[in-house]
Amino acid sequence: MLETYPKVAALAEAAAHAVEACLADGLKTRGRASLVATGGRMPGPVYDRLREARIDWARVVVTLSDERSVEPDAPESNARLLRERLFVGEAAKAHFLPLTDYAEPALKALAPFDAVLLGMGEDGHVASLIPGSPALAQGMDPAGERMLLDVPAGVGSPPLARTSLTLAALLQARAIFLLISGAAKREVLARAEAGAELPVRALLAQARVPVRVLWAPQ
Ligand SMILES: O=C1O[C@H](COP(=O)(O)O)[C@@H](O)[C@H](O)[C@H]1O
Repeated sequence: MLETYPKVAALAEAAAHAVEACLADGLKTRGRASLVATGGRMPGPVYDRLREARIDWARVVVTLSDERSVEPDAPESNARLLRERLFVGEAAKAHFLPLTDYAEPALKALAPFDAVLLGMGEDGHVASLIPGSPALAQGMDPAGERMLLDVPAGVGSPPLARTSLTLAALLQARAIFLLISGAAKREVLARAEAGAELPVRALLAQARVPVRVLWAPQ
């Protein structure tokens, strides 16, 4: 299941190409497309490439796997990452659905998502489904009805309050791409594959949605 790339640049190229194909398929088949983007350090180079995709961005809706509770211009803001790296040029025509308290009905209407991009922390978290959080059990219910989860401050890096898509929401997807770099995260992934009860395991152990795991050493 693990796809190994020599460098993050090659991984980003492959991921951008694959997501573009998912969006193009959504546009062709359903007349609209949706992307769950993500934050952290990995996806920036993917967005740099994806924004060059020759698709009708005006019919694409982009939302986030999770957001930190910070001002929109704060360096920790995942929306800021999208503004700076994805919504540039033609891709600025895409519609952005921020993870506000009011996003739940719009997310339900948007699902299933054509593509979901995720990173993974060294604690095995995906989106903001973070080990040690009092909200984790609620967020990890695969049959849960809620798309959005409030995650109180105190866990994660940075340990800010967050809003996350739930596991049930993430699994309402046609394709999931998990982007990982470095030896430490590869080790975490191996532990999850071997049965460790980490949030990322819920993606690896299910068969409902195809998951591609893309890894590069750095
Ligand atoms: O806090 C977060 O972390 C994960 C992983 O980020 P990374 O910097 O360790 O690659 C990210 O996917 C998530 O969106 C973000 O809010």
